[in-house]
Amino acid sequence: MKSVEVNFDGLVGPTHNYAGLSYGNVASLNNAASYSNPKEAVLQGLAKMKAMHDLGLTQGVFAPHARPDINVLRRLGFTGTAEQVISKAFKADPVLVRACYSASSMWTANAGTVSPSADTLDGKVHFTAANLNNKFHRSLEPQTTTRLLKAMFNNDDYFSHHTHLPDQGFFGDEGAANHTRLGDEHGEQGLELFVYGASAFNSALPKPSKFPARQTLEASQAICRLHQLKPSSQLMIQQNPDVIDQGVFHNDVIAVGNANVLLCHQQAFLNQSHALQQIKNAYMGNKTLHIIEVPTAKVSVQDAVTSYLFNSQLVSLKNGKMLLVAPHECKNNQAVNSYIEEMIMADNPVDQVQFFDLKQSMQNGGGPACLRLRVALNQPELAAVNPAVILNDSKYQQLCDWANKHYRDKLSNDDFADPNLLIESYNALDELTQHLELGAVYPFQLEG
Ligand SMILES: N=C(N)NCCC[C@H](NC(=O)CCC(=O)O)C(=O)O
Repeated sequence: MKSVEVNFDGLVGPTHNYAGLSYGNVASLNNAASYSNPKEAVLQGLAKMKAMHDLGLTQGVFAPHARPDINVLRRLGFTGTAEQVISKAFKADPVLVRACYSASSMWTANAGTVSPSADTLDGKVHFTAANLNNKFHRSLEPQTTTRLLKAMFNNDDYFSHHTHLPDQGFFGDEGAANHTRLGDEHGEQGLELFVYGASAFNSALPKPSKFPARQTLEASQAICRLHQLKPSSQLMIQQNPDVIDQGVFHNDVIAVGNANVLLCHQQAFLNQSHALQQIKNAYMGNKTLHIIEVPTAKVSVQDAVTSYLFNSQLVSLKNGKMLLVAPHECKNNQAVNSYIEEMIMADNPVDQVQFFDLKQSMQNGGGPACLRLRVALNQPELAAVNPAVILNDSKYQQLCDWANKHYRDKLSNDDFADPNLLIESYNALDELTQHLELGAVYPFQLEG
């Protein structure tokens, strides 16, 4: 049966800002003092979505979360009306307020893990929202993510939704950023590669010493159980702890897979040659598996982290070719740009590159692949997806108009004390749920 991979890109929310919240994510820390441009950010993301649609790919839209999260501020002891809560909290702790305003749900590679029906024993597509418990601002995401996923994939015959894993570091789960799938075709049974940063229970396994490992082995194992993954469809690989300490906070900052291609840095995995052999042995396709291992001598780990080469998307085009969807930063880095040119000429399926300006997201450590959640679907499953979240030319125009109407083009620290920002943000999102036909998904809609 013909299957497609749909990329559901996170629409950047109206309160996108740089608050320096993600210890271990170099860009987030480096840009903490910068002001942001939410309008530019959302339009940059939409331009990438439109380009994918224009290439003939099926492109989805994943709505942002309601920010600020007033409920968590109340839970932390701030009282009164929403305006009073913001005002008191801002006086007490501006960084806390900015965390509650974070638009981090834009990085939908962290929204959850998805297992296509070809890999699961019950033949359903399984979804588990990531608990993202390693960072406070991201730990606010899983409930709304689950509601959004249910509003997008609302059919029990095809889709199975699970509660996020326990909110605790032992089960730290960052979703598809540490998960990739290899196979000849999207519709055939594939090999799901789970890349964990550390084990919570097995102290014999190495850990990074400086920055946190956000994904645990135990979390990935739990996802396999929940998703009823066929044993031959699952493989656990440990990320190289040394590169986590150099700013590779998710595996998708050092490796990306698509169909029969795995593009990874030479230092991506622990005991790399053994890890790659395990992958080759477990690969179940008939085509040749191309492992493109980028040597440190050509692209250093630092270049990988600053350019986000491995956070490019690899997409299979209708004409059978494979495209690298890379951020502009790759073009501007001489070593990386030369490597891309060499890779495209070499004997492997990747034969094109397109660069995108995603600077607003990149400055928080989010490249092209961070912005999308991949869902492989067969035709009946695709037909069961909420059609209002699939991009077409008029939806693109509608969303650009919506963003131009509601978004500010500059946010700096003091703006977060302004109660109008809350009102503007909620109004924009309320309208968006109508454009995307999501029903009531946000706490401010559910609580009245
Ligand atoms: N690699 C993937 N898949 N996703 C990138 C996520 C970036 C995000 N940045 C932030 O949350 C920064 C927010 C701030 O500092 O304001 C994070 O660290 O979780």
